[in-house]
Amino acid sequence: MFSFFKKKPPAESPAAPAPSPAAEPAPAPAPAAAPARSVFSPSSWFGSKPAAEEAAPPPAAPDEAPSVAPPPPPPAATPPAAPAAPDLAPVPAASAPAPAVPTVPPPTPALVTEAAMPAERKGWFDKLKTGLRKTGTGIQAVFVNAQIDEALYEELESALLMADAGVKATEYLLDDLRGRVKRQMATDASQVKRLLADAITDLLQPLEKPLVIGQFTPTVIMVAGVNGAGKTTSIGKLTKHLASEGASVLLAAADTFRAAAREQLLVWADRNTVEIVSQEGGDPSAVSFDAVTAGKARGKDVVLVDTAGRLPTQLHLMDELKKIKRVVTKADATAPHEVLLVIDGNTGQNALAQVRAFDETLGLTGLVVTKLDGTAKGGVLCAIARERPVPVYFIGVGEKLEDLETFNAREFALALLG
Ligand SMILES: Nc1nc2c(ncn2[C@@H]2O[C@H](COP(=O)(O)OP(=O)(O)OP(=O)(O)O)[C@@H](O)[C@H]2O)c(=O)[nH]1
Repeated sequence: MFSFFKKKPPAESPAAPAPSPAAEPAPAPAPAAAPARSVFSPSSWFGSKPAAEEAAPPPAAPDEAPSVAPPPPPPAATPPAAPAAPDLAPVPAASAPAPAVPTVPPPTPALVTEAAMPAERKGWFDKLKTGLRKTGTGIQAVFVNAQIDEALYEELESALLMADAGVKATEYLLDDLRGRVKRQMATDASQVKRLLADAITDLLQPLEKPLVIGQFTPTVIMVAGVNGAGKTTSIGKLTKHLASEGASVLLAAADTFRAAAREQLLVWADRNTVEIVSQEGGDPSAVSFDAVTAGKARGKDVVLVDTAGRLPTQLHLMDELKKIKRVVTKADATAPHEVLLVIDGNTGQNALAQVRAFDETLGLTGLVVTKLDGTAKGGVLCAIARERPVPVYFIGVGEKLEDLETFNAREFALALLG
């Protein structure tokens, strides 16, 4: 099993849960400098967490009694056996810029083929290929029994537009492809198809970024999106992965409008025996504040804040999101550390509009793209890469737990082209 997250140890490893904010100079969320480490690292990001920290009893929690019993004693504190994976080398205590934790290079861009893919990604890759079939079919068809001529480029243009890659990304990809075909002196369509996979890989590469956990205690992750995009489900899946890797998670049910959303989150909390702060009909900002305060007091690794679905055109609700973010910062001056937007891949170009709008309102640090299964519009990732390149942390191709995975540009391009 490979790791879902990247663990970056805090500069100091306090024995008791201590709020690190003051010591951390990093002012804004999304430290762009976060070392991008390969998603292929098989080590558990939680492997190097000091056991003492886990043992500390949760101090008196502020007001909001969690609706779920506190988690059982953590599973025999971190198998120390996992010899602190090389990419988890402790960051020097000083605030000097982390001397690039040796980054495991991403799977050598452009040249990794399906055959050379790491074994632990194979299962996921097959699922991704199936999920992207509808998006990819039209593009793949262009290369069947084709000559390399103007007609091929025209058909490819239509196919990319149909896949919702958008005009800008489509033009960019076609130009790039023409150049590659010329340079490589490609003579048959299958070669051109491979070159297109390379072009798409390069276009999507900047979106690849691992979610880093452990730099702050807790890492506060705020999750937003339109109604039904898959926020609560994705939070549930992330919670499960985090909890199974030994991280302590606290959920904040800041969707106080929809009782069903709160209940859904309660189920996820219950299943994973993590704590949750929720309040029926309460103020979402207050719930978020309480959750972050409790997360700090109890030394949680992660606080995940689920917010109510809203359209970017509902300005008062967008203002409410801004308020939640402000109030979270009051509870922890360094938070939120991540502001994620969950978008439904089915919505194609509309998803791009959502990225723009939410980014302007909140300053996004990452995306989760759900429902890429069964959609013909998965090309929207190309549009995002070209027009609003917010990193894509995870993509989803189904409702099951294992249907959400880290995003990898090369995998995506290869899966798209079959
Ligand atoms: N096919 C498919 N369905 C998904 C995926 N992710 C989520 N869903 C489904 O999408 C539906 C909506 O998911 P929710 O998590 O409730 O969405 P939400 O954004 O929290 O919804 P609101 O709280 O109403 O804003 C559920 O039926 C999920 O099972 C995915 O990757 N693929």
